[in-house]
Amino acid sequence: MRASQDDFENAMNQVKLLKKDPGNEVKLKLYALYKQATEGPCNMPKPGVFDFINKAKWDAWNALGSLPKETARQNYVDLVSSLSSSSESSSQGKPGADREQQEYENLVVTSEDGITKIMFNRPTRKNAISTQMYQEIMLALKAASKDDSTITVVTGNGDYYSSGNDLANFTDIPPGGVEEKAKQSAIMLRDFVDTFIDFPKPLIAVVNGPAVGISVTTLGLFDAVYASDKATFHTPFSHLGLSPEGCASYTFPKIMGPAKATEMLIFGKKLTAREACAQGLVTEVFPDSTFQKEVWTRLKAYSKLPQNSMRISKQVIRKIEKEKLHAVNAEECSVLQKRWLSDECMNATMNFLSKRSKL
Ligand SMILES: CCCCC/C=C/CC(=O)SCCNC(=O)CCNC(=O)[C@H](O)C(C)(C)COP(=O)(O)OP(=O)(O)OC[C@H]1O[C@@H](n2cnc3c(N)ncnc32)[C@H](O)[C@@H]1OP(=O)(O)O
Repeated sequence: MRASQDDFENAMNQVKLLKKDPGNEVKLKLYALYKQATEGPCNMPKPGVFDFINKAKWDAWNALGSLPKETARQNYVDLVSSLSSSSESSSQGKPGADREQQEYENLVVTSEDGITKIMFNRPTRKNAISTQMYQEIMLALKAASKDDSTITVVTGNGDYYSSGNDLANFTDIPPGGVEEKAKQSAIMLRDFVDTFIDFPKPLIAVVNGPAVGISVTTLGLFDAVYASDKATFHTPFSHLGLSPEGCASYTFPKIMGPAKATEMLIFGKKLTAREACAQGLVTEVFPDSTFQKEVWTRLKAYSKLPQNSMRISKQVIRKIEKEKLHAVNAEECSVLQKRWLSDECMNATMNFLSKRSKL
């Protein structure tokens, strides 16, 4: 539902009642959205370089380009509402403690030091991604894209980063039958991958252990990937009667060259962390014993870099690819919709679920 004029005015009043100063970055964002919602695209002459405050305001407003007034109004209302709820929860929480933002069944999401951390939390299932977990990851990423953190990190709880799609997802057949299930799954998968393609701030994967299937393919859509030397990278699509998703049919050949991508995506070769790093899928590998300490020290330093600059740099780096990635995603999902109905895929899934096979 779109925000009404009343919602907008209520939000303006709520800003005055915030218990915690939201900081200059957020204040500038609020200012820009307010101006865009009330006056449209930036119409002020550009202030001189030494007029720091007005220049910062002008930059923030001008960065919104031709964003429609209604969208700016909605974004303003959403931003104020996220600030109001976070200022309430932080005033109740312990100072300095990790602030949990929202209850999820399969994730732990916290924000601290300018970093929102989204942790897969189904360790007894090796963080396999259930249908509900796909939805939760999309919600968490959308919330992180609007919160005041500078970077977003995805990681796993336990020994696995994630064992990929929960193969039991395909056992929950709706009244429309398996064709309907395949159709619904393709729609959900497309939305899921689109959320990664469109994610606006630096998105970092902290790969704490083995990664399988969709948890590997989506890494090609992250901005940096740090891995423990215990991590492995496995896309056994042919073994499962499947085909690539997560835009890997495009990103992997681009990252590692078509010959190496073939070994992973068609022959299901499992890579060690060092091999994945040599092939450009992983940014850097750390010994498992010091992994968490080294990675988080580094991420905390990165999170202090100027927020707008990082966002804009990401936009510049990714802009040219976005349309292509959305098209690749649509094509991969449409191919998979048919693959899920194939004997090859159904047999492989049944073999796993009846405990006759493992990777
Ligand atoms: C729905 C729309 C979107 C679709 C998008 C498509 C994506 C494609 C993919 O992601 S393909 C990859 C799919 N993943 C797999 O094939 C992995 C299957 N799992 C395994 O082979 C093994 O479990 C293992 C190698 C990951 C780990 O083996 P290990 O022996 O160390 O541990 P267990 O097998 O005992 O695992 C503990 C319990 O967790 C269950 N489990 C693990 N992974 C999955 C999974 N992906 N799906 C469902 N269940 C999983 C496992 O069965 C154990 O359960 P149990 O304790 O009840 O036996």
